[in-house]
Amino acid sequence: MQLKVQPIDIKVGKYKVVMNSIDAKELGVHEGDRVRIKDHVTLTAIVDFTEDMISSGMIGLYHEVQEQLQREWTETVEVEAAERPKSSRIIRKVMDGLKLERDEINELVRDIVEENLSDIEIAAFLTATYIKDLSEDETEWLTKAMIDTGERIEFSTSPIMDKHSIGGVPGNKITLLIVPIVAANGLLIPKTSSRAITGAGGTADLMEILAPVEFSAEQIKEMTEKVGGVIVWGGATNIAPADDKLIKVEYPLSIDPHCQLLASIMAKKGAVGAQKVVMDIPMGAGTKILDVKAGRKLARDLISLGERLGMDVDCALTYGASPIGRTVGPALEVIEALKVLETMEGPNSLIEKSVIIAGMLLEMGSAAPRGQGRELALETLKNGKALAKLKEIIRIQGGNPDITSEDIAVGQFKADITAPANGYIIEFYNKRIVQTARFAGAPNDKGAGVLIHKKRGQVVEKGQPVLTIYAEKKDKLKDAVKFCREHPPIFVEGMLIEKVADLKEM
Ligand SMILES: O=P(O)(O)OC[C@H]1O[C@H](OP(=O)(O)O)[C@H](O)[C@@H]1O
Ligand SMILES: O=c1cc[nH]c(=O)[nH]1
Repeated sequence: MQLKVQPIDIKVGKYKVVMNSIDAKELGVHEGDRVRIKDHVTLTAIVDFTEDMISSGMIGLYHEVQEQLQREWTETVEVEAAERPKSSRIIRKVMDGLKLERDEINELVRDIVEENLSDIEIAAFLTATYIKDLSEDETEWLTKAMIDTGERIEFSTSPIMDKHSIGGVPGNKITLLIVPIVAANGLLIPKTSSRAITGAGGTADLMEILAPVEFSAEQIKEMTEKVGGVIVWGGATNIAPADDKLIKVEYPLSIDPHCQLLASIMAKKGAVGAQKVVMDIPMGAGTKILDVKAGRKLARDLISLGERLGMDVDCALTYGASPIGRTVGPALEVIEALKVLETMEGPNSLIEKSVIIAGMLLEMGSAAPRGQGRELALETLKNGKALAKLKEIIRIQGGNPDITSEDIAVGQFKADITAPANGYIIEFYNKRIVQTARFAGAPNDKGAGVLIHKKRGQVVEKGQPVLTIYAEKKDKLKDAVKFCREHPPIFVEGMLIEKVADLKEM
């Protein structure tokens, strides 16, 4: 079928076209199917339908398709129905609980990177692995395929240090402290982070407030060699490019399947040439890891995958049943982290966790004798060397090194959530805190989030503020307050959980 081209200058992150439903019907394609566009270049794209945006006889080409055609199409292009990529059958195999061969995993990852799969197909793959995990071999192949489909950094010196958190605990801003502590002690740490996956602010979302986070692999190498460390967004580089494409689909589902978590983290470490790595595994109610047994199993899996990739991995099982520090959401978290660096004032949960993990890295990298890493990390915070190093990192990434915690703006709309009764806080629901911050606009609205005044175990009086919600938009603040009222994030002893009078209502 010959169709007249209508360019649509919108980036959708995939090869996509829009067809009028009359033409699509005639061609025999359904929404989400593929068509082959033939001009001086041939490419396959996923089809969306419209009744009115594109008239019959025309085809809308989104930005990526136009780029692929080098913006040099003739007035019309030849359009024909195309078969599904082989990897959609591979996904079906995963859904049926069957084992994959290495070649199949390579093909699947290649198709993810080349944008040949729709979000529905990627979601099906992720959901299938969430329900039934991939085997150890499959996870290793997935990780290696993710590394091999992107760029790699090779440093000429060693050791190359790295850390990563599996996430799942709100307010986990520790990377902003750990990277400068480690780099200030002469070690190299090229830290790539993802954006939020299940949370309200990933490390990349936080760092972006202080400096740009989008760099090429070459730039990451150069900056790390100059100042010892960086904190950048892995999704912007061509490092393990499949990772961010998978994370984008995980985010709305709020899932982080075990094998995918392993591959996502270890591919990022492998691709930057990390040799000695500490993994933070937050554990407890409301996190990704509910108990010590599951935490130890994940630690074993990370260590064993590390061995398969030639990496020395140590794991820290950390307390995650309550947020780290007292802030959740990008700007609030950056303020809290900077205050610790500037004055050493701040919550113990943040300082202690950061110096323990930084200390483990200092010992692994032989910058501190065994057993003395924590002390050296604490000293590096106290004597201002960590702050000075963070400023160097901010400067080299193109931010303003003179920025202070006072300069960072939070959302102008705010509301307090107060204690519903007198007593001790006996429950603090991580997931509801994250949801509240997300309703308020985090992580995209950097100033949105939650400031926590009272944590588990503390005494409150009825009417006393327990949380303050911040938002950049009034409507979002309303949504967050409504969510918080309907799903209280704290529980005070003696409170009624639910009244049940009629079995039919249950
Ligand atoms: O959104 P959830 O699932 O909580 O976790 C995702 C966060 O955890 C990791 O932290 P880091 O890069 O080690 O600091 C990721 O990179 C990301 O920032
Ligand atoms: O980077 C990360 C962190 C947690 N989980 C992932 O899948 N990737």
